[in-house]
Amino acid sequence: MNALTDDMEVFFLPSWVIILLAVAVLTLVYLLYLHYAWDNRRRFGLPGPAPLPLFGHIVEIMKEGICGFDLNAVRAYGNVLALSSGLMGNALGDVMISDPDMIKEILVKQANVFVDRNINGEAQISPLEKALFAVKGDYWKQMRNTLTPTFTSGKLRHMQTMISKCAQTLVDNLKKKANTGEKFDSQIWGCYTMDVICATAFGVEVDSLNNPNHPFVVNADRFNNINLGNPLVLMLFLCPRFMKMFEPILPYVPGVKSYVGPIKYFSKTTENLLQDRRLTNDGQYKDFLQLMLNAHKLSTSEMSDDEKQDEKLKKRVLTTEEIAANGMGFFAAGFSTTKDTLGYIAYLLATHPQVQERLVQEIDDVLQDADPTHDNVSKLTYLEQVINESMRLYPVGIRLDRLADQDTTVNGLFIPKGTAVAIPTFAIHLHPEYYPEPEKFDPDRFSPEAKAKRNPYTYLPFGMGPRSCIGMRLAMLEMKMVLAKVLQNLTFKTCEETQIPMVLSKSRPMKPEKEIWLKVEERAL
Ligand code: HEM
Repeated sequence: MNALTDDMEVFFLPSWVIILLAVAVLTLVYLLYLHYAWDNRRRFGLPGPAPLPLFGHIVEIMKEGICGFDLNAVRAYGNVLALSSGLMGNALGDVMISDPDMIKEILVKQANVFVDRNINGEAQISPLEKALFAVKGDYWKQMRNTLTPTFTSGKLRHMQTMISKCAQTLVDNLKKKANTGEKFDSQIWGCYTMDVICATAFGVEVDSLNNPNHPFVVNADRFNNINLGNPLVLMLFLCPRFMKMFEPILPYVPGVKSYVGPIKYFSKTTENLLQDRRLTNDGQYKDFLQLMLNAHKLSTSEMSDDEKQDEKLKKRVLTTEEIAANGMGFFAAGFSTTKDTLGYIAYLLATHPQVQERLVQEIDDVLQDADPTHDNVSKLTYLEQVINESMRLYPVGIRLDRLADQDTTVNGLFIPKGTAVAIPTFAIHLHPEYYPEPEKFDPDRFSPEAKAKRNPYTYLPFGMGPRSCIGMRLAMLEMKMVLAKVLQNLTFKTCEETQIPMVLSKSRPMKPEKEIWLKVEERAL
């Protein structure tokens, strides 16, 4: 009997060890179950890259960058595939769709089902949570209705003088560089874009080229240089819920404070400007802030009693917080997008002198030394082709995304409510089926004849449908006016520091690995 007991003790461990082992086994089983449950390949019956337990595709993304990851995924698994984000819920999207007919269905035909972006509305840093980009459902529809009239051709025509002045400052500066042979990097486009956005959105003249230490310039630069190679920043970027949770301490966290600080700075500045306008409004301003403020005023003092009863009008009111959010939102959505696109266009022109020559010829023929304006730049068709082809190769909005607000079926694929759909713009733009020799810069891909032969849903730099970029016309006007003005005077050239071919960064989405350096030469007139 004793011998038997001794033998059993060899096999039986102390009870605390047994409990620990049981907990470990149960945890493992639970994690395996989660891994199984979270694997969207099984859920949707679609092919896709194998996710890591808990971490989904995060390691591949850190290695290849989001652009590289999307490109490889589409090449390996085709036009409709499943993604799994593990612990991060659906941050990377549940399904990724690059089939043009399905994209049309999602962005346009079923736009009412796919209204929202895949951002958790209440989980973003204040006040951006109330900006058009982030808001959801009916709230978004009403806000978009209110803001759409601020971007009409008529309103933009009012802004052309401000834009022209900013373009002239840039040209004067570039002329000096041409005379001294000084090289410049793409930050110069940031100065122009900054001046335009400050003037058109806030009515503030910054002249960032000559005032590089202006707080607007310093904060914009910080905001524009988010380092997604920093795992903390990447986590906050992919899981905005954590941002909300830790918002009070974020300004003190190294690496993250450079992202949060500028948001706070711009929202405070917008609020202060609004305050001043309310006190001294004499109708002199024609900027977005004023246009939003007018919509705001309409709801209160200028409304008749009947109007005050109208639910629709009441809902169109923008609160001070919403105006501040959208002032900051226009800045966030319109600054680095336009700046980076201009940087890529200048690089492509410098590295393709025959395209630049043809463009200069068009500008000379059509404008005949006239100053670029809202109306005459619309006649520069080759310029539009050059911009379009540049945005095909370097779409700064690398992906579009939508959430399904209800169960639906898209071209035979059942998409349950809550599914996050990712549309990989960058990978679509480099798809050889739509764009043969996709890496080649060829603006003739956007001639009217070539465009007519292509499915329009293979080109998405500004998105598509009711939730597409509200600032598209402003961005195009801003880019056309400055490029026409620069090329009336100067020619872009490469220099020793120009990286050819350009390599894209893996840690900063759609940014060059090395800064783009160029020089300019004055045209012999
Ligand atoms: C070259 C410059 C620009 C590019 C490439 C660009 C690209 C985009 C893209 C891809 C989207 C998402 C569209 C979608 O989901 O279907 C977007 C949305 C948006 N953009 Fe732009 N954008 C640019 C300039 C601007 C400017 C100058 C402004 C404002 C002043 C602006 C304001 C916005 C806003 C507010 C949204 C959100 C619209 C909504 O949710 O209703 N963008 N942009």
